[in-house]
Amino acid sequence: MHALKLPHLSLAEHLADLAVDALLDEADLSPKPALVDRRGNGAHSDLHLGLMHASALSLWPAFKEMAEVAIELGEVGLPLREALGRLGREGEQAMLATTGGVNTHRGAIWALGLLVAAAALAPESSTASALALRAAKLALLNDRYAPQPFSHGAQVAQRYGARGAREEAQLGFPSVLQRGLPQLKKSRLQQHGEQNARLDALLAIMTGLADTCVLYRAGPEGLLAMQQGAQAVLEAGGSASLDGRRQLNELDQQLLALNASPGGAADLLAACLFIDRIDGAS
Ligand SMILES: CC(C)(COP(=O)(O)OP(=O)(O)OC[C@H]1O[C@@H](n2cnc3c(N)ncnc32)[C@H](O)[C@@H]1O)[C@@H](O)C(=O)NCCC(=O)NCCS
Ligand SMILES: Nc1ncnc2c1ncn2[C@@H]1O[C@H](COP(=O)(O)OP(=O)(O)OP(=O)(O)O)[C@@H](O)[C@H]1O
Repeated sequence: MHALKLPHLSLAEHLADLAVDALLDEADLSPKPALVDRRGNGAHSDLHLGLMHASALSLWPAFKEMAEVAIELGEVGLPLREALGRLGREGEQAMLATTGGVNTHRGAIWALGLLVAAAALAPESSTASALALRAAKLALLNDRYAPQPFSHGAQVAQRYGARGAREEAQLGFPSVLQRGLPQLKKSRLQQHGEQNARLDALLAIMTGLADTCVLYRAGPEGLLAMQQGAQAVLEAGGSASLDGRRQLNELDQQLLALNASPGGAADLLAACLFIDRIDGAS
């Protein structure tokens, strides 16, 4: 696991770097349908790229501390789960202080926090599936101190039965392991460039995800438009092909018209890039 052994950085610092890098790469990736990117704000009136960058950087200490506590406690269990919950909530406060109260990375703190801890627990065992399994075990434990806010996700769970970010983690990130990562590797092999491979990975994640951001903003109609539109881009040859680009542009327009921003899929792309870097280095 040479990528996890850098002489001048502790393991925790290195993992925090990788998590923040994944968030910066996700934000910069363009053109993403209806999401903040280098072109603009997508379906978000309160977000912009500079804010996404500042938010990502503000999370570095939280990720580092999550890795440190995982190393210190050394095993999956309630003490680690509850320590991560506390650090995750502190990370959210740092994010909100940086953005002036805007939610830029809530789902990403959750997904990447679990994965950072999973990587720190056993750096010698960091294949994608080993990481996802440890993260899932952590996500299945019940944090007794977690507040029960009436979040968008909670409202969508009540209305449509979609359990969103929590369930995705508890199942071991199936959208990443079964869709995002395989597509990332497949598109890389076609040698159409890393940015296109990442866009294709995002689209693959979107094809099957119950994204509670989309459900909250645009209901089941928006979710179907996201899933089918993403599938259409991939079937047309992906984002590197002319036909695929046309379909991608159409998907962007359609999701913008529905105000349907796939924020959950974006968070999972960041998780996918993080896992890819660690798995690729082992
Ligand atoms: C589990 C979380 C995400 C709360 O989920 P909930 O659905 O109630 O909230 P909310 O709608 O505000 O946020 C959901 C976030 O998940 C993302 N998301 C949406 N759908 C999905 C999905 N299907 N899969 C993955 N992520 C998704 C969105 O981008 C959004 O940012 C999390 O914020 C939480 O419980 N935090 C408590 C602190 C904690 O325990 N942290 C642990 C750090 S390891
Ligand atoms: N590039 C990106 N652009 C926009 N959202 C992103 C991006 N990357 C990740 N996200 C995720 O999408 C979520 C934003 O979704 P959403 O707009 O539903 O948030 P909200 O603040 O809870 O809702 P609302 O904006 O409707 O009040 C963020 O929490 C973040 O985790």
